[in-house]
Amino acid sequence: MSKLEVRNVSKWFDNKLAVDNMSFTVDDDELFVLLGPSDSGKTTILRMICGFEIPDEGSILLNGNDVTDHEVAHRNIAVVFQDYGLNPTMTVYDNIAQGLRFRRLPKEEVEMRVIMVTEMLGLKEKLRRQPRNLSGGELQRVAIARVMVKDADLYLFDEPISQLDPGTRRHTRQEILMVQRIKKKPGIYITQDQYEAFSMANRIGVIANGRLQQIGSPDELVQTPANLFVARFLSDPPLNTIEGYIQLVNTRYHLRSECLTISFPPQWTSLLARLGPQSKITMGIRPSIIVPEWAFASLKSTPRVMMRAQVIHSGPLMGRRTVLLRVSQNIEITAEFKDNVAVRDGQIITVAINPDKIFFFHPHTEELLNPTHASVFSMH
Ligand SMILES: Nc1ncnc2c1ncn2[C@@H]1O[C@H](COP(=O)(O)OP(=O)(O)OP(=O)(O)O)[C@@H](O)[C@H]1O
Repeated sequence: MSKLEVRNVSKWFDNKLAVDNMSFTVDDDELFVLLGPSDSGKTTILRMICGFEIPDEGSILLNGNDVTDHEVAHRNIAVVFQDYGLNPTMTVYDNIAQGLRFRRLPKEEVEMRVIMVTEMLGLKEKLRRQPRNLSGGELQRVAIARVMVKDADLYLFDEPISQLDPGTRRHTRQEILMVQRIKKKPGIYITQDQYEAFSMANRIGVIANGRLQQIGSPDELVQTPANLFVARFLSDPPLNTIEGYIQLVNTRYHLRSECLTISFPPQWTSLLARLGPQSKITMGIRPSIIVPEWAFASLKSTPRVMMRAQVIHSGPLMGRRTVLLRVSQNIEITAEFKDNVAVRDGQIITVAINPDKIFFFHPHTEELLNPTHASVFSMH
């Protein structure tokens, strides 16, 4: 059994807090994806797990042993780096075998392992070549083979396929998953690409500004993002954000914005009362929850708020249609209609949104305010 535990780890570079009190665990057989934009601290946390950097605070445990201060060579960890990390003067075979020879494994075992892993990764014909005679995809597979040939306690992948073309990426992703399944050890995979994260992980940790914003399954992150950053980062086309102000009319709370008004059911009352009337709330509206008038039948009896909108521009997107809509003098939003019904620029349409699917964010912390029960508007 192998397990990685990262406990309250922080790291400063000069005055910059690159990793801020980060904690997570990765179990045997699990590929945990760290997903975040550039400069968010992903590589720094990985370098601390490997031993290339020492945390200023917190600890790192591998199989229950505290390895926080251990040298790189004393942690049995295998890493695939973004820049391949191959020796240009060695053949593919020697690059892959190097780590095993370093561990003084018998020659026959080295050969057997190299053959096995290169067969799996489709590299058997390239063993005598040097790295300069390989394509980007092949180089990346050699880097993966070099790591997979080892029996490590933990496997780390630092944006391993970011430099490959989309077709090769898909293929290489499958190979990494296949070998990870065979190894049955914990793995961490770093990426900036949410589609890559979603296609590989059971659990994803979203990271920004050195902080873990949320850990969850792809579904949890999409359905219940912890805050505005996560909702924005995972929305494609981009999340629409509209600001509104809380109003109390008789005993009922409403959120009024320039283009729509939401009347909240009683489940929201205590929360909105705490924030107070006139507090600003940001609404997050994913383009896919905006339904055009010709598809209202699909809403059946779900609750809805309606808006009049003018089509500014529309374009097809793989069987769907993205449409830029003006919904008030100052507000434009993007909708993604599931069907491909043609709309004209300038056309006036009515659209509906199920308020249960709107995200409401705290005015200061930007955390999600929605009650845990996803459908309070429908219950009302
Ligand atoms: N050795 C270092 N010295 C000074 N600052 C550093 C060092 N390593 C990282 N940083 C800073 O720490 C922050 C986090 O960097 P890190 O490389 O961990 O981000 P990242 O999320 O991996 O980014 P990318 O996806 O672009 O590789 C950045 O602002 C970076 O400039």
